[in-house]
Amino acid sequence: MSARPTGLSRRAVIGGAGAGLAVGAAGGAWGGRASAHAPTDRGTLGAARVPFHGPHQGGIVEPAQARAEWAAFDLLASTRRDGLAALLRGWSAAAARMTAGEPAAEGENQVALDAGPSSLTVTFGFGASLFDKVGLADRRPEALAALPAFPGDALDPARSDGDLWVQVGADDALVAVHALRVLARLATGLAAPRWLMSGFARTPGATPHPMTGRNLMGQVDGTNNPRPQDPGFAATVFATGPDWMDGGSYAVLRRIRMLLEGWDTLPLDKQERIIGRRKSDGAPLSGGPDAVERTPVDLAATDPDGVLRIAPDAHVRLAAADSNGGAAMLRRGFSFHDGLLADGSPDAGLLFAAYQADPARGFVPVQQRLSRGDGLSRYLRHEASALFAVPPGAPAGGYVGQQLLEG
Ligand SMILES: C=CC1=C(C)c2cc3[nH]c(cc4nc(cc5[nH]c(cc1n2)c(C)c5CCC(=O)O)C(CCC(=O)O)=C4C)c(C)c3C=C
Ligand SMILES: [Fe+2]
Repeated sequence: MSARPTGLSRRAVIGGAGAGLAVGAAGGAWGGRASAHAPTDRGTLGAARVPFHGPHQGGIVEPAQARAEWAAFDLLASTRRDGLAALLRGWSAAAARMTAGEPAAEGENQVALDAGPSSLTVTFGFGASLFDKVGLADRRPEALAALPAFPGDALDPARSDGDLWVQVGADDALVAVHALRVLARLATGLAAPRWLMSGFARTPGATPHPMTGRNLMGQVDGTNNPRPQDPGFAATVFATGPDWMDGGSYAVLRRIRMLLEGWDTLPLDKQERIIGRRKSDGAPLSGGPDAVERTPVDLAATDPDGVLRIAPDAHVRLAAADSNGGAAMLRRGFSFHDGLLADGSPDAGLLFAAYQADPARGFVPVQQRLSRGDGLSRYLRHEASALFAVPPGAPAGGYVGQQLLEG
């Protein structure tokens, strides 16, 4: 990877400490990077940099990059707490270098040569199974309690859970895959890969102006995400305890296959009714023809016949915080497209990720409601699941998880 100097800080990349960041988190794959990228400025795209060090890990509030790699690892039986600390120290140092656009190490294989860091982020998470293995069972947070089984789950254990999670995101696929390869090599002798998933989102510059991204069903997805300027954003997304998780978050991951062949044959009005928003621009159906994407959702709105404009089983009704005792989360998913299943249908869908201060006040109640009555569920299969504690960011010279392992 080139050591291209860049003057772009996290502030520049995401368009301003306050307002820009807010647009970014709310704007799906595009977000506030618009202020740093002219749509056709490929050089700027590659040069954009997200610092590794800070109060929170990267890859949570930043807009979803064009390419993501998720990998879970299990510790080898021989790895003790000092081995885990060495792994996290090595991972953090390599991630800091790569996110700055520097070669990961001597003997770099140069896969990502010529590109800048391309908004590379690396995020590390700890699964519930990690703590017993390194003698830290008494420091496992209550928020890491196993997720309940949900009606309709069809989970594959081989593609679920894991001791450690690595999320890599970048706006260049070579940069992302290379970074994951570097991290996987550093795990040799300490941890073994358990599963790997690749995802994608819209490439910055692909649309004529910044827009919320779309998923593989064609819907505008990400509109009603919490935004950093919203009151209570930090309380929704970031944990305050235990001590070593102060400033961290909990990531719920679900590999959700879409039954696209059935979905694609549904008439447009049925597709829109199932979500509760217009497909063309994401405007809520409660708002009438003049509504736009950001028009607030009115769950009580009725048509002249007294029929609810947003159907009783519409996805946005059942997922809304108001329908779930205030439960909320920051969604930051990626599409996947992994070839064909045995019956010829696409193995495609959403790598769903939700970040929250506590899954019991975020994902769990919402998914409990969705799995029992959501019209969209008929077109989805939840095939893999994981929950990881994502510790706070590391200070310069430190490593992610240091407070847990050395505190
Ligand atoms: C348990 C949490 C959720 C799962 C699982 C989930 C899956 C899922 N969602 C879509 C498409 C859309 N979701 C939208 C909104 C939305 N979804 C959730 C939660 C889960 N979704 C929430 C909390 C919300 C916001 C609700 C609100 O307050 O209005 C939308 C609308 C646009 C938006 O706001 O993002 C779409 C479209 C798919 C395709 C999917 C599984 C594959
Ligand atoms: Fe949703």
